[in-house]
Amino acid sequence: MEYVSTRGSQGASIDFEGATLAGLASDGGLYVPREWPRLTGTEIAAMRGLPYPELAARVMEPFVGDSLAPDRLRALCEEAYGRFAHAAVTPLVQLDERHWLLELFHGPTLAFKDVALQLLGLLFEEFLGRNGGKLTIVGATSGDTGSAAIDAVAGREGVEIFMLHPHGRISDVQRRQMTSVLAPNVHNIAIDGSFDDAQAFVKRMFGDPELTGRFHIGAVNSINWARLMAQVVYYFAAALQLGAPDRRVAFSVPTGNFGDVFAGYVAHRMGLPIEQLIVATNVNDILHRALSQGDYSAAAVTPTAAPSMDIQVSSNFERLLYDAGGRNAAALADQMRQFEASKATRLTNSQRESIAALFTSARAEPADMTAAMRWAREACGELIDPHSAIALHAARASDLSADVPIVTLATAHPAKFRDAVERATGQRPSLPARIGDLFAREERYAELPGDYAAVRDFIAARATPAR
Ligand SMILES: Cc1ncc(COP(=O)(O)O)c(C=O)c1O
Ligand SMILES: N[C@@H](CCOP(=O)(O)O)C(=O)O
Repeated sequence: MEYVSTRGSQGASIDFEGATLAGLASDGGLYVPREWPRLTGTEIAAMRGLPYPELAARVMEPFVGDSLAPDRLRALCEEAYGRFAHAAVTPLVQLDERHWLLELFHGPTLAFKDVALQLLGLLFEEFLGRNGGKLTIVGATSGDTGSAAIDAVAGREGVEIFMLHPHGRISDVQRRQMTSVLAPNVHNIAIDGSFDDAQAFVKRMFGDPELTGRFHIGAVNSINWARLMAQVVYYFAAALQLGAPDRRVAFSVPTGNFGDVFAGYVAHRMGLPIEQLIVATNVNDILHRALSQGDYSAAAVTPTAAPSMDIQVSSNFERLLYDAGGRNAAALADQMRQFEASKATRLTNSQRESIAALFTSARAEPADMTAAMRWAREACGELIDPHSAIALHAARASDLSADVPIVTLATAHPAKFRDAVERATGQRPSLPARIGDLFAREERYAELPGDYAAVRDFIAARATPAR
């Protein structure tokens, strides 16, 4: 499989191993497969009932291509998903006649990020083992990617990680899950700013010769294609259980950086019969405005009880705009330059039409989120986290025909957001045993101003040169 950059006017391509280790393309674009692999209905039907690691290997094989032998990919999937606390890895729970919850939080750090990052940690080790050298990972987190990435690479040979989070804007559990990992290859940085600021710094580092000249910079955010690839699998897992490919299924996805829902789009492009993808946002609703009105313009970020979705500049939307615009890299590069300069652009009519064929969107107010948490608790006996509640609200507000099952992606364990869950439901979720002592652990992190040079210099002074 060949990968091209969304902004790559020369059409140069690299393979899966290259895309995984590069993270972001040098022209600032994101890597996408040159074409979407297609599965037939018979091939999809043959995946019914497979154990999750086997399903994962089958779905990902076309994307991995020659970079890994099929048996090796299977072995890595076994290892990655063997660390999950549920035998089904991503179990599907029925809420009522038409609503289902896809629980994506049974991994080591209790959020959906583990599904991809447990595998990505192993892929880094595999590929670096072939080539030697050191990978310096730079990442930005609004709370969940950070701990999942740190768990996946802490103590691993050949990799070090610098993770930026917005100071004071993530939950205490989220922060401690990162800052209490004291392995020498882990560096946490709290910056004075928003997640968007942190993500902009990270993207800038990939084009900064002060760093790229000395270090091999890598990515764990969903700008890295391998992250999305691994997330495609659970759309297949859920839809197959509900009758795919003979029955169409809809998904409601709590959305921030557009990675999770883009993985659903990839599943659809591969041939999984998805009726609709519902993009659910909180009041930081740039994606809702873009999808409903064509207005992709960033406003100031409002802190909410769903902090992981307090995002305005949504990395993976670029991948969708690229595909929806007919894969015209030069036009997309202009559109993204305009957005980067003015924080605003409009979708073209053809982008809007193409996107509307599969996607819809909804914005949840704080009261909607609370009501959804209460309904899940009182009507279905399920405690859900604020992010999942936003998507459940959108699912329940959907006007889809009643015979289409709607799967809400439950992206985080309620214990990560205990205060918000308790405020909404009166019940305080307890920390799972594996992090039961979290509040007794020592924390370590640096505090830096929201200044690119300060962050870059901090990293340059501590990172290990590529060779
Ligand atoms: C718990 C949770 N839900 C939803 C999201 C949004 O997912 P995405 O950024 O892939 O749109 C995030 C952050 O990414 C998250 O941490
Ligand atoms: N919500 C995320 C933000 C980063 O998203 P990513 O999927 O691009 O890594 C977080 O929890 O950090």
